[in-house]
Order: sequence, then C-alpha cells, then structure tokens
Amino acid sequence: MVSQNVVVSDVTTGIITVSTVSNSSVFTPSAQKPPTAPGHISVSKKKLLKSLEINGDQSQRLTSWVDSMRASSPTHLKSLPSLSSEAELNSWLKRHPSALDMFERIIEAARGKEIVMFLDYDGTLSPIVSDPDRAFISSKMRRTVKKLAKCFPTSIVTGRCIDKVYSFVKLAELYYAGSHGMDIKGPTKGFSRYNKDKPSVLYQPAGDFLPMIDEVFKQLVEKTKSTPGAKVENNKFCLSVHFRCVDEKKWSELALKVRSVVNNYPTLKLSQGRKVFEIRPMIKWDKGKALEFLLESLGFDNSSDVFPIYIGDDRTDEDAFKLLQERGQGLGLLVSKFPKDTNASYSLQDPLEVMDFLRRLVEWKQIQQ
Ligand SMILES: O=P(O)(O)OC[C@H]1O[C@H](O[C@H]2O[C@H](CO)[C@@H](O)[C@H](O)[C@H]2O)[C@H](O)[C@@H](O)[C@@H]1O
Repeated sequence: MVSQNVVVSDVTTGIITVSTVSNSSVFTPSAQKPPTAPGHISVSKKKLLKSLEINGDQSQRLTSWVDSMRASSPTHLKSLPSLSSEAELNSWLKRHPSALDMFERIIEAARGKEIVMFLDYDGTLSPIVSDPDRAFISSKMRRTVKKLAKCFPTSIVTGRCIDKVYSFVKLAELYYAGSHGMDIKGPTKGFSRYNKDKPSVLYQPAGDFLPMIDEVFKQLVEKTKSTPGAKVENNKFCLSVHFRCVDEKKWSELALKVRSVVNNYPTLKLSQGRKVFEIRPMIKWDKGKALEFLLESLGFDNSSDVFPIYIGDDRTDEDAFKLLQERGQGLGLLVSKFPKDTNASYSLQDPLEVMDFLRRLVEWKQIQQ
C-alpha cells in the first residue's frame, strides 16, 4: 500500500492539515476533507508550504509530538468530569493511594531507618503558573522545608538551574541538584550537619556541554521569537522552550522550529515536560542518577538503613521513582490530580498536600526525638 502526504486547507479556520494517507483513502474532489485522524497536524500555511518535503515518517513523528503536547496538559482533558474518568481515577488511586491516607504505613516502613528527602520544585513545592519566572514558593512552604531539613537531609532536584531555584527557595541548608540533576551542590559551608568538609559544588557531569548549550539557547531564542507566547529558558546545562502561553494552533509549528535547531546537535536530546520542550545533553545522567549520587555523598551508598522519599510531579521524576523501585528502598510519591503512568508508589494531589505530608513527617520526627 502506498502512503502519501495530503494537504488540505480548512476554509473556516484558515488552517492547513497534513495527513499521511494510503492510496485506498485518497480524496475525491467532492470529499475535500481528510478523515479526521486523531492527532492530525495543523500548521500555518506559510510554514507548511516551506516544509512540504515532510515525508511520511516525519509527519507521523510530528503527529505524535503534537499529541503528547496536548497530553502534557491533563487538566483540560478532565475539565468535564465523566463517569469513566471518575472510575479511572478511583482505580488509579487504588494502585497509588494518597500518601496522606497511608502516612502511618509509610512511617512504619521507615522506622529504624534514616529518612532522606528529595523534592522536585515546579508543581511539587510551587504550583504551576503560566510565567516560569513567577513560580514562587509560599512562605509557609519555605518554613516547612526549612523545618524538614532540620530533621532529615533534604535536596531539591529540579530541571531549573540552581541559581534560579535558589532565588525562589532561599534555603542555604539544602542540597540542590539543578539542570535535571546535572549540577549538584551541597549546602553552603557552615550549614551542613552531614558533609562538613565537602566543597559546595559536588558534581557537574555535563560541564563540556556549556558552550553548546549557550549556542543553542541563542538559536532557539532567535528561531522562536516570532511565535507569540513562546519562551526559552536557560537552565545552565539544559534548556526549556515553554509553550504554555502559545496558541494551540501554533504548537506544531513551534515543535518544527525547535526540532530544526536541535536536529543539528546530535549530542543533545529533546523531550517534553509539562507544556515545555526540554533540551539536554545526551549523557547517561538523570534525576535518578542524581539521587543515587546524593545518597552516596551523604554516606548511605551501601546502607540498608536508609529510607529515601522522592516527591515529584513530572516525567523526569520517573527516573528517580524507578531507581527507588529497583533499589527496593524508600518511596516515590507522585504529585498529580489525574491518573498517570508512574513508577511512584503513592500520590499527593498538589503542593498543598505536599506541604501537609512534609509537616506530618516533621511532627512525627519531633515526637521521636
Ligand atoms: O524539575 P522541575 O522542578 O519540575 O522543573 C521542570 C520545568 O519546570 C518549570 O516549568 C514548569 O513550571 C512552570 C512554572 O509553574 C510552568 O510555567 C511550565 O509550563 C512548566 O513546564 C521550568 O520553568 C522549566 O525550566 C523546568 O524544566
């Protein structure tokens, strides 16, 4: 069966649609609309005409990108509750119960072990907001994390660069693993109970990539400046291209622009987070590796007496959940209101529930002392 790209212009919306069809479904003039395949690609006419050499494979890949761009925003999928979504949620919650409901069971599993805390930032300690520069942590949450760090070694593990996340969190007593774990720093001297003699910078496995990341940052800024709402963020060892404020009709066009830059750098990989494209060095390092590195730095490498708890909300946190599962140690807690495929054991709905959970841990620890 022969496949070909078919281009159809929708007169009402002015949108051009590209679909890959087989010869058995080529349109007749009287049937000008293609069958609406799930995740069909829409791009602005001008851009599309320029990129008409798109072959079937590329078109398919773009289709799945746009599908997953939509999926990165589960809230709009669930804005109309239905019986099936409620049943789905209940069955998911049976598999990933609330960590608040399971609190007693969690501390029972941790009894006699040293709890070590790992916290993602966006969507975990601070609510998701449309402007990434204004994702502030509340002062209540800051106070809670401060108390937590007095009870347990505590790290922030984030896709952000350390300087940025530090400007939000402002707690010198924490460990920070920025750039998806590729930039690890210990507490400022004088603040650590655990690692007094270690230098502040602990590990930067992607140091050689800095010039390339800066170069790609400039190119992405240039390439995306004509897309209203797009924002490129320099996270030091990795980059983010935000599309939360971009009109959905422009998403595929933006995806093409980002791809056209990143394709010239085979040592970089492109992935998706919550309404964001993430570009980072293709090295075997992720939040899971960072967690392992931090446990080792804290002296818990071969210890069976450690109970790491990792709380996070997005796909990059899955590497850490998976690692804990493989080690058979501690727990992963996913922050989500909606069912998601996850390697985490338990769930929390939002940063407010995260704060509740952290407070209960602090209270429990204080009673023990
Ligand atoms: O590992 P994280 O701490 O979760 O960082 C992942 C990305 O978080 C930020 O973007 C997300 O939060 C923004 C603020 O709420 C929101 O506007 C955006 O849509 C989310 O994707 C951060 O800006 C990115 O650089 C991180 O990669």
